[in-house]
Amino acid sequence: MPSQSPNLALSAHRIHASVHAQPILRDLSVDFTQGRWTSIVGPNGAGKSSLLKVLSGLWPAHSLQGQVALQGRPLHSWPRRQRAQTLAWLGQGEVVTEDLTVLDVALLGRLPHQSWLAAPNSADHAIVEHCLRQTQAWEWRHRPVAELSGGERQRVLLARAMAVQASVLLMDEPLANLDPPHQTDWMHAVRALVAQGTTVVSVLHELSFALLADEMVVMAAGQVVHHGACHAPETHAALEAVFDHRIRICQVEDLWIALPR
Ligand SMILES: Nc1ncnc2c1ncn2[C@@H]1O[C@H](COP(=O)(O)OP(=O)(O)OP(=O)(O)O)[C@@H](O)[C@H]1O
Repeated sequence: MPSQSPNLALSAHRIHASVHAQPILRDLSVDFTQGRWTSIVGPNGAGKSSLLKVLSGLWPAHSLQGQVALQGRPLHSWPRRQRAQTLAWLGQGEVVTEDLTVLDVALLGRLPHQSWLAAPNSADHAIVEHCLRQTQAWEWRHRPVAELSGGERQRVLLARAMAVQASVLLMDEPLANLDPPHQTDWMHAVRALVAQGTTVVSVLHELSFALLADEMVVMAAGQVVHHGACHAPETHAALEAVFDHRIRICQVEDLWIALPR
């Protein structure tokens, strides 16, 4: 692996990932700088979720080539618990044990910080309360997650991911099922985390939210076709091209938004 800049939170180098010998990611390299929010975008099947799985160490090792490094250290060499404290993950359509309450689920985010079989302490409870309040899920803390709507459940899972207080947070379609006010709340929560130095990487289909990030990774056919600043004209051109020019990127006041063409 080439020498790395000290402020790289996460990097993937020459990744080849496959399923049943079918290539999914092809010679892909990408770096994520500490304390930045990067959105990953691209058409359906481009390999965005696969890349996130590779970055989080969830891709099966037998069908993966290349190296992933977390804070400059190979991901596979991290002790499991330390890695779980440093790198948090919110997957797409995560399955939750239905009889757990909202509070139980959010407290799972504190597991990497607890000793074996120890109950959560008052600090764990305070962190979880803060995160559930941030996603406006605290009021339902005693309800079983089975009772919640898709968007409500997503807000609990977001709180769980934030409760890890990891320095790197990977999220796959975190806005799925969220209504516009809660999408906006999510964006403010991400901005607050990034202001504290957290590195956030999110796969997003909501392009106008993706354009609010610091950087954008544009993917197509298992490769990164562009990585640049969200405000850069080159990034907008890459984004329009990858969606066959069926969208256009426009400026409204100081924001960039994607409109259908
Ligand atoms: N377990 C699997 N078995 C077979 N094919 C898979 C598997 N996982 C991913 N793929 C294929 O790999 C490609 C990339 O999938 P991936 O889910 O990473 O894409 P994506 O960019 O996240 O797509 P979407 O926007 O639709 O969520 C797709 O063609 C998909 O069909």
